[in-house]
Amino acid sequence: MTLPDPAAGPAGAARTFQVDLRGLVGLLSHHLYSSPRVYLRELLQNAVDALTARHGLEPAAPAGAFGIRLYADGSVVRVEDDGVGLTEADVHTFLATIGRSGKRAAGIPADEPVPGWGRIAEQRGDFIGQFGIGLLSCFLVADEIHVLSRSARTPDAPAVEWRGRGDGSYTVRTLPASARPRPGTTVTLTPRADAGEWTRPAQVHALARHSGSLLRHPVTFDDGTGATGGPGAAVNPEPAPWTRTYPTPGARSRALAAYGEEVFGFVPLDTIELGLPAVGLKGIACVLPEAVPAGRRHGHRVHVKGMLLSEQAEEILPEWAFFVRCVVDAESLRPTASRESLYEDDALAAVRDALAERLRAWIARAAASDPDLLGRFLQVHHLAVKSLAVHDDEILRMLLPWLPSETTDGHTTLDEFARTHRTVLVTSSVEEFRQVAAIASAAGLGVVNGGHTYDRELVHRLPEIRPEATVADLDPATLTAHLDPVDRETELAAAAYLALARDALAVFDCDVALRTFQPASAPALLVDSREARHERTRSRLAREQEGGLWGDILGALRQEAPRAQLILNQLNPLVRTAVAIDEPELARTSAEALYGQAALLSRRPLRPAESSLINRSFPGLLAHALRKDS
Ligand SMILES: Nc1ncnc2c1ncn2[C@@H]1O[C@H](COP(=O)(O)OP(=O)(O)OP(=O)(O)O)[C@@H](O)[C@H]1O
Repeated sequence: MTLPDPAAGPAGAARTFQVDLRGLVGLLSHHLYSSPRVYLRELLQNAVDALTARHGLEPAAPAGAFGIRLYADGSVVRVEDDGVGLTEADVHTFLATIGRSGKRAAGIPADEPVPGWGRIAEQRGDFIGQFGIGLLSCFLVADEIHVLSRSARTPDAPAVEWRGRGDGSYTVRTLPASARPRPGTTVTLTPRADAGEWTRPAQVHALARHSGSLLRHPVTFDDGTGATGGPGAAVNPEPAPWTRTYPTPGARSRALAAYGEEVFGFVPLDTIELGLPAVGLKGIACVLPEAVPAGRRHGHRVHVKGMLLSEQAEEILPEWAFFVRCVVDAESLRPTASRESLYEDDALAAVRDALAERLRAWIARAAASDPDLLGRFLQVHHLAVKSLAVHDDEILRMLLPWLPSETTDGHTTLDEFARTHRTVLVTSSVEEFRQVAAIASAAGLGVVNGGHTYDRELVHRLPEIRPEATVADLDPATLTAHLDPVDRETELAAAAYLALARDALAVFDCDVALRTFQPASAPALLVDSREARHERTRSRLAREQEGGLWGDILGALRQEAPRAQLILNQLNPLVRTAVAIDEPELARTSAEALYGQAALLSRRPLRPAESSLINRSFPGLLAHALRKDS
């Protein structure tokens, strides 16, 4: 933390920026880090990097030879490592210069050795830190950072003590080697009173477990009383579950599922093992046991070199993978400065693609050899899978035989449906499907309800997979155009009734026609669409507001609104009786009741005028029937 000398130089001379360290720490705490708790993660991460560098220096040292020891007794927090350590020169260069990192030293060419940290070109990918600001996070909980270090690179160098303060001042002094007999670094914080929440022993232990449970170096915690398992209790007693060996594949998958449950709090529907040797990534994807809204992205847990980097990393999987949550540990993914998400670069894009590939392979394997698992999966996640299949040929090809849809043959798979219906018709809304389903199926036509999310798009992709299938959109107007007209005589006989009915239904902009169609049990079909209804409402408002501002605007928007159509079925006995009624009032009421029933059948929300029509017409018919009987 070098504070430049503010002494005035000669006029026009170049000066150096001054840094207000308090302002900088405030900036970090409010805008970079999500909470003061990150200080422990930063200290742990520095210790991990120092151990990595030490192993680089002494490659023959056994894996667990160097470790990290945490101590917190309520009055101090200490993090001690057997890492590469620092010389006095390192302290000035790296500890005391904000933005300077021993792992990415400014001004040092990439292939030059950085003191104590090896050749950057060879090792940069080995370290988690790179920005040279992480240590500042300690000022979120303490006013002073005390560092005692001894370099492993220069064993005969003295121990060095550095004290950095939040006001930007620091001191450095060398101490005899006996002050720190072994190489490594000890960072000690004396927490401020207002930081007790983050520095009490139980919290330090919990924070260390949270971010360090998968670290590959031995990490211990001591609270000075033995309450947390005595001095030297391991923070990471078990290696990551995917690195362990198990007696049987069953035992392995049970252990992975148990870990998934421990981490995410749900029993996974299945656990998918992930492994990408190119970036040293291993982990699991847990399939959610319950459906989630399409498009909702989940945070995944990403560790880098064992260190928990983020619990909310969305970027690691593509958007369509919202049916899983992952926990992975990678060697060389780059964290952002806040350390809470991943740096979006080519490597991350490649990881995302490769992980997506693993998920696809899992689906393919389930489709090929575990129909029971696939059935359970689709029952919960068919929507997610459909969203995936719309853009992904391979998934579409693989899962087409399994994807359920609502059709005129009931709930069936598209594949099955395409086998029985050479031409597959699809509606664009649920409402339209309800209007046409009965008539279309009575006429032997196969219709898929395309109103559910993704279904219409999927049906249209069907011929790519089943070239023998043809797909066409079906709207009610097309269907009614193909209904059989009645003969002239019948039409004439019904003319008076139809005129009355048109008059009664004029308020709904509804025309009335007589046709013959199957099933004979259906008295009437109400052909209408939401767009047409909106258009009619707009026209009506424009008429009402004529001359005013809104009237002009609505008038300008006006289009030719298709009218609704009530098509009465001449084959239906009730309709046959109705058209012969010679009592005008009763004929009117019967037409209203037929309209009301057809509107109810379409299951769309009724407009207030329609509800009052139903409330009027049905009791009217009832009263008439009772009068007749008495
Ligand atoms: N425990 C440690 N052992 C050895 N050197 C350390 C240790 N802690 C910090 N340093 C040195 O101090 C430098 C600054 O540390 P700091 O945590 O501020 O940044 P960084 O880890 O380099 O990058 P980042 O901001 O991404 O964390 C490090 O690059 C390293 O050279």
